[in-house]
Amino acid sequence: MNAGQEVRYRVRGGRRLDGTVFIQGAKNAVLPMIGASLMASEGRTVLRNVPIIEDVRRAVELAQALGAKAELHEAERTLVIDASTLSSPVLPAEIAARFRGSFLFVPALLHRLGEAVIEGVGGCNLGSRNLDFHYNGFKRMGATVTEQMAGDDGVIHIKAGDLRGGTLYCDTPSHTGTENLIMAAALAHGTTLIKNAALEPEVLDNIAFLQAMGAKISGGGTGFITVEGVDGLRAVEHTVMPDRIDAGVFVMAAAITGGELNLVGAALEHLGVAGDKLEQMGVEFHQQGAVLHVRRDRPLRPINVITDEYPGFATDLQSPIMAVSCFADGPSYIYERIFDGRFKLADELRKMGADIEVNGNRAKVLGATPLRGAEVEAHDLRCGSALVLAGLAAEGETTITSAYYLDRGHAHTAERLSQVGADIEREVG
Ligand SMILES: CC(=O)N[C@H]1[C@@H](OP(=O)(O)OP(=O)(O)OC[C@H]2O[C@@H](n3ccc(=O)[nH]c3=O)[C@H](O)[C@@H]2O)O[C@H](CO)[C@@H](O)[C@@H]1O
Ligand SMILES: C=C(OP(=O)(O)O)C(=O)O
Repeated sequence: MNAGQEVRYRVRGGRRLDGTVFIQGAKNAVLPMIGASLMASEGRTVLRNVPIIEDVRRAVELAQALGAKAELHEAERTLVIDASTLSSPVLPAEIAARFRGSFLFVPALLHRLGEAVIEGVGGCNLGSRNLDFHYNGFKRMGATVTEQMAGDDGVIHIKAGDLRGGTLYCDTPSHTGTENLIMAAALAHGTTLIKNAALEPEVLDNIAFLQAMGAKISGGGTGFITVEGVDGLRAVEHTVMPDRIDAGVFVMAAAITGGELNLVGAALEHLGVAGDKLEQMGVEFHQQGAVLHVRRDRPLRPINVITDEYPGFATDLQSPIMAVSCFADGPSYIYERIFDGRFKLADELRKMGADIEVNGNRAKVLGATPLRGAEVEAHDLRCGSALVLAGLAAEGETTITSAYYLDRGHAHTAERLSQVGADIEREVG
């Protein structure tokens, strides 16, 4: 998918979804694993259950730009990486600025090449998204961080020297911040303690991957992580955990259409508070081993949502639940605590007839309003998935533009939804 190509989804609403959906591997688990695999100076890493999403394609391009050999076998959902040839410390803007996960390549560059040059970091534009916890942590481990201007853009140089362990912290439990500090500590001299570490399941999956590589990490899931530095890490094989946000969106697809779905690979416990809130709205869950059965056949009740770090209500499911709330019988209240720029969705839903009041980081959604199809724009990835959900339940045709964002994080969206009865297609160009 080339930069500049327009991606659109067309959805004709009103169909009840019924059937089986395969939940993809987790975007936010595979991206740090690709970064971690670059720390192995010999051998070939094999990652399985890799989601075939645009962020993974960008990560593969970025690994190749750094000199690694990376082959994505899309049909097999398998990625093979040989990082023995890693040679460039430069994260070039034209690739790195297209996804947030690019910053997860920094620890490998510091350990393998002694420096990282960051021309750009991307990801969804969700308001302020600082990286100070990462930079401060690298500095406390002995790195120097400097910024130079190149035209209008700043280029960040991080020089590692010999990284050494120490006591680090995140002011808030940052997801990628925790992953980057763990990776920086894994090959540093001595022991590192990371306080206020993130608890997300993807962070734990990444710890399991690093442990298999030979890293000495304890305390995952407690908020206090200890890492004893080792001399080297080996290339291993690992199966990426299922994507809880992808699962949450398909739960909501069943909820918004009054449907019934079997979600293969989804785990209710990974949804945290989002699962409880959806139950309160009227969704029924039955975890049947590794398949989550979900159904909604009663009117949707309104809901209060406060986003929080795991196991709180995931900010990445906040936009999707705003779309579902439009169909609930009464006012729903949403308080977004993690990102300050996630309510552009409200303007798009209003184009479809939604009644939403926004006040700073709080929104009131007055349901139930019948939505009608319109041309709407995906301002970010989760705005895109929310608009697909709205389109599934709206009357008439919804066209979602700028849908590259949706493809950043969800694989085969149109195919998977069509297989369970949705009327949806993807167009490029
Ligand atoms: C690739 C990846 O895994 N992306 C996920 C990750 O993003 P990401 O890791 O970028 O999100 P963080 O957990 O770091 O951000 C949480 C909050 O901390 C703030 N902050 C973070 C780092 C920092 O150095 N300084 C700082 O102030 C951010 O501005 C934000 O308000 O977690 C988010 C929150 O669950 C998810 O929405 C993203 O899908
Ligand atoms: C914000 C998101 O991702 P990223 O951090 O990769 O931009 C997201 O997945 O919604």
